[in-house]
This record gives sequence, C-alpha cells and structure tokens, in this order.
Amino acid sequence: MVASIHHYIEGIEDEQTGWLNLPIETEDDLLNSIGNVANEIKCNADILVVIGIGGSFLGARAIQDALTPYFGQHQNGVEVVYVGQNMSGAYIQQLLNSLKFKDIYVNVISKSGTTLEPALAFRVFRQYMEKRYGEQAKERIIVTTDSKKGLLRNIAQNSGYRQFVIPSNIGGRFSVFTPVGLLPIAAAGVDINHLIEGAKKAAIHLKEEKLEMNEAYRYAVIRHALYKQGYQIELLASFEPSLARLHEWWKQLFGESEGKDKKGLFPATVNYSTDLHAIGQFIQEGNPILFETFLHFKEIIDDYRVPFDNRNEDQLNFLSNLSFNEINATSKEGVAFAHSNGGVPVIQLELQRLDSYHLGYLIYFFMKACVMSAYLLEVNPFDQPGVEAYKNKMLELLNTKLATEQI
Ligand SMILES: O=P(O)(O)OC[C@H]1O[C@](O)(CO)[C@@H](O)[C@@H]1O
Repeated sequence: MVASIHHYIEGIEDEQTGWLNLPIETEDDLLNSIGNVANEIKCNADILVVIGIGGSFLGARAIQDALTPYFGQHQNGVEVVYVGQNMSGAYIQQLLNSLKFKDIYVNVISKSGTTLEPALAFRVFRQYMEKRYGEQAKERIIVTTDSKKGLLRNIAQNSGYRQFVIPSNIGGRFSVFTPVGLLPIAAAGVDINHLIEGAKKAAIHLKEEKLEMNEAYRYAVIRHALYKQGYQIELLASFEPSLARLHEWWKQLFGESEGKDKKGLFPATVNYSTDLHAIGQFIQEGNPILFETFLHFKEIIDDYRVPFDNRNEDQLNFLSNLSFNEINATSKEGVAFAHSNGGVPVIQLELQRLDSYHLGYLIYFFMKACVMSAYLLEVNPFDQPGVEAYKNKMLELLNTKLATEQI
C-alpha cells in the first residue's frame, strides 16, 4: 500500500504537488532576491506588517516564533507583526495605534487573493500606507500571490507593487518554503538558506520508497494504525513554548488535509510542562480517545543552570547541578513513561537542534507524512471543500444583513 501510494505521489504531475521538489529546485537567485528585499525592509522600517491567514501566515509565524528570541527581536531582523488572521476590530485598531511613530513595510500574502480576512486588512493598510507615505507607499507594499491569477495579482500589477509569486501548483498549507514563508522570516532575521538546506535534505531522504528507510512514511503508517484502532485525537506535544505556533501550522496541515468524508484524526496540541498542569489529568486518566506525538529538540540554543542556594529553604539544592533544559528533557522522559504506562500510545519525534536547518527538515517531514497519511485514509490531501462552505454562508449572511439595513 505505502509503496503504491509513494509511486502515486511521486508520479502525479498534479496541480498540487509543486512543493514536493521545491526545496531541491529552489534557486539561489530567488533566495537572494528575497534576502535583498528583507535587507531593504530592515534598513527602512521598524516593523514589517504581514497580512495573511491560514497557510499564508501560519508557517512564517511558526518559524519566526521558534527561531527568534522570546523577548525583543532577532539581532538581524525587524519586528514582524501579523494582521488579517481574524476579524477583530479591536485588533486592527490597536495595531494601527501602535504604528504611529514607526516606519513600516507591508507584505500582503494571499494565494487566492479573495480571502475575506486578509482582503479587508489589506484594504485598511493600503489606505493607511497611501496616507502616510503618498507616492512612496508603493515601494513599501510587497505582494505575495499566485503566479497566474487572482484579484490581488491584478491589484499589484495595476498599482505597481513589487510581487513575489506562489507557484500555482502549491497550495496554501504546503507553501511555507515559497516566498509566503521566506520573506517574513528573512525580515525577522531567520537564516532562510539553512531552512531550505534542511528542507532539501528531507526532500531527498524522504524520497525513499521503503517504509523502514522513510521516517515520514513510518510516522504516517503508525498514526494511521492508531486511527484504525479507534483513536480519534492526535495530540502533538512539545516542551519548548516557542513551538506553540508550529503546532498551529501542523493543525492546519493535518486538519485541512485529512478532515473530510467523515474521516481523520482530530489534530490537537499541548505545550509541556505548562499543559501538564491543565490537561495532564485528562490525558493520563480520561477518556482513552487520544494518542500523543512528542516533538523534542535535543539542543536548545540558550539554557540556564539552577543556582545553588545556601539557605535551601525551598529544598531545591538537589537540582542545582542541572540546567533548566536538562530538567525539561527529564520531564519529557517522565511524561512519556507515565502516559504510555497509563495506556496512552506515544510516538516520539526527535531532532538534534532547534535551528533553521532542523526546522526546515521537520516541516518538510510533516508535509510528506501528511500526504501519505491522507492517501492511506483515501482522502484527497489537497482540497478543503468544507472551508468553502463556511465562507459561502458568511458572505450570504453579510449580503442579507446589508440588504435588510438598506430597507
Ligand atoms: O492564501 P489564501 O488564498 O488567502 O488562503 C488562506 C487560507 O484559506 C484557506 O483557503 C481556507 O482556510 C486555506 O486553505 C488557506 O491557507
């Protein structure tokens, strides 16, 4: 089964599989031109405002959060803020307020060019930029959209905005290695060359047909077997808070790719140890509907040693030879043991270091695994008909509301 799906995936000259060889085929010219625009932004702006939703923002946000400092910004980057992922008037108003004394660039990202949330945000920011920068506004607005069609593409061409393209054969949730993800994270200070190097390594490794040699397929097969045994939820669990947004990206990838025809594992996520003190009880002893996938990076760039304290009033001196990361890693072992002993199946994904190379590898790994997993379920990984249902209903309601108000 896996072998025949493998040949199918590798062989389809499909409109949706452009991402498969993208890291291998990405040319230095593209990376350089993204790097040049990112440098221009760093020189001329305090903040890059990124407009996009779903696959047009989650990957960039995930990588930015994972690889830039918890506090303050990366020494090689500008502050990157996001808008167009919700319809909160408070969010957009407060963001505009916060920009008053800052110089900004805008990167609007939408494959279709018609998604309501980013389209509305771009309407606001386009006017804002024109008011603030006049003729210069068009130098500060960068559009990332489909290479062949769409409203946003027309707007960019009519107004003379610079454009980066999303290849037509790459869907939103598979687009993080295109300029969709690369421009925002390059501006944030992330090394995009290493990210693509990692993804390229994965693209080569994970071309292997044999299950024993292909970690992505093994992960897909194991989660599929658990689904077949009746498990309904996969809980992705990490031990570094900076990975919370990566979880969001993973949720969209698996949720939109697999959740159709009344099938699919529900993708949920937890961040440990925080969530052990909130949802840990349920996981250990509640309704046995879930299994866990632990995501662990062995090396985290910064660490802090527990200080020795002569008073030892808190009785923690027994830990004073350890660092926080060492304690965190031990807690991972403890949780994995306790949960699997309690009957919760645990899959472990382990990577050497939390850096752009390994993150590139991991993201590609998840994409390849997801496609194998969806085909094992016999669903099409590349469409999302259910999302269209919500969009259509919302537009219908908005039109009815306006018509009623006009009477
Ligand atoms: O890039 P676009 O076309 O604005 O789409 C944004 C997101 O909206 C969806 O189409 C539906 O949620 C996602 O698949 C996509 O990532």
